Amino acid sequence: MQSSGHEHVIEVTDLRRVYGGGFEAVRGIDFSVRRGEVFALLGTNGAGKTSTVELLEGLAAPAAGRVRVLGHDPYTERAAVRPRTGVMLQEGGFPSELTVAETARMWAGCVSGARPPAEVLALVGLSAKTDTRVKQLSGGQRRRLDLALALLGDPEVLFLDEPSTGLDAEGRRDTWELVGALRDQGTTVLLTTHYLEEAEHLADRLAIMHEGRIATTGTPAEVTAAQPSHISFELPDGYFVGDLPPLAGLGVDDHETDGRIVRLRTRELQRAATGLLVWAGQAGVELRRLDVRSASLEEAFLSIAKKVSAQTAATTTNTQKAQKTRKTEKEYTA
Ligand SMILES: Nc1ncnc2c1ncn2[C@@H]1O[C@H](COP(=O)(O)OP(=O)(O)OP(=O)(O)O)[C@@H](O)[C@H]1O
Repeated sequence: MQSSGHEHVIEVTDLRRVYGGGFEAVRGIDFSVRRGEVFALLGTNGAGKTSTVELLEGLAAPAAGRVRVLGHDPYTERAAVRPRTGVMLQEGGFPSELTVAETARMWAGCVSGARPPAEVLALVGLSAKTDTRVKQLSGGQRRRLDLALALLGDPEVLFLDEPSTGLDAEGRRDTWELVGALRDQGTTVLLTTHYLEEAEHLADRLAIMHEGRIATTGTPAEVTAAQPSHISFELPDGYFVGDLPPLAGLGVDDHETDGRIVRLRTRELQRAATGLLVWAGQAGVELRRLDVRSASLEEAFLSIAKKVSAQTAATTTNTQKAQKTRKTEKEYTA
């Protein structure tokens, strides 16, 4: 492993996880995370994010493939990895009768070189709740406590499984700020999330998982680059779509109308928007309800989910056809 800023703190190669009943939840994935990066694992429900993160945390052994965290196997070399990592699980599961301060103190007792509990509680905005019993915390406050405990050991690598699920908008913003500050201090963060804007906001790089595989990976900009941008507006009174400048000439891929509303999809947003605005200016008309939107991660996500569902549907239809053919052959030969 290199010791430069490009050192790979997490390395995953052809990783597979198979559960007891033989179900393969992780089906051969590869990715790496550099020191100081925030890497987001996104995916549909049941895509295999938690199953993957648990392998990185050393909570289970892979069925096949290789995981290295800080150069070690997190499962067989747990003692070397665990003190340098912080883990925020989806379900903290703390004794509900203890107060926040007692929970943090108890946890600090299990962490070598722990930071003062009051310090991490302040970081996550729980200073006012130190004497509150865990069972009296709201869902969002519990997530904050989970995060505080993950920070007690001042980890080099932080695993956050859906860190802002259950948080209100302010709590989510606070968590983003905290994760951003940790990244600035050099902490490597791997997080799973269902909030695409969270990944867009926080992640240096990300991977979108679907059915145990990585469907796409890259920086948020790279992942969205392949997606079209959108422009919509209301046609000026007395004008029709045919009165607009030739759309293909503006780099518009396709368009649809909904009453007077026109929606355009383009991979050349600036050219299309400029062409339309110049036309409107010259015609002396206003493009009411004008909305110009660049491609978002949400679109990339939805298009992957849609593509894979279409493939699944096609496979199912082919299988059904094959079964029907086999049945017909059987009937014929019988
Ligand atoms: N202990 C288990 N035994 C058998 N199958 C499991 C087990 N845990 C998870 N699975 C299955 O593995 C697949 C991946 O689950 P996982 O929890 O990793 O997905 P996820 O991407 O984290 O989903 P979500 O976003 O819904 O939390 C799912 O189909 C799930 O039903």
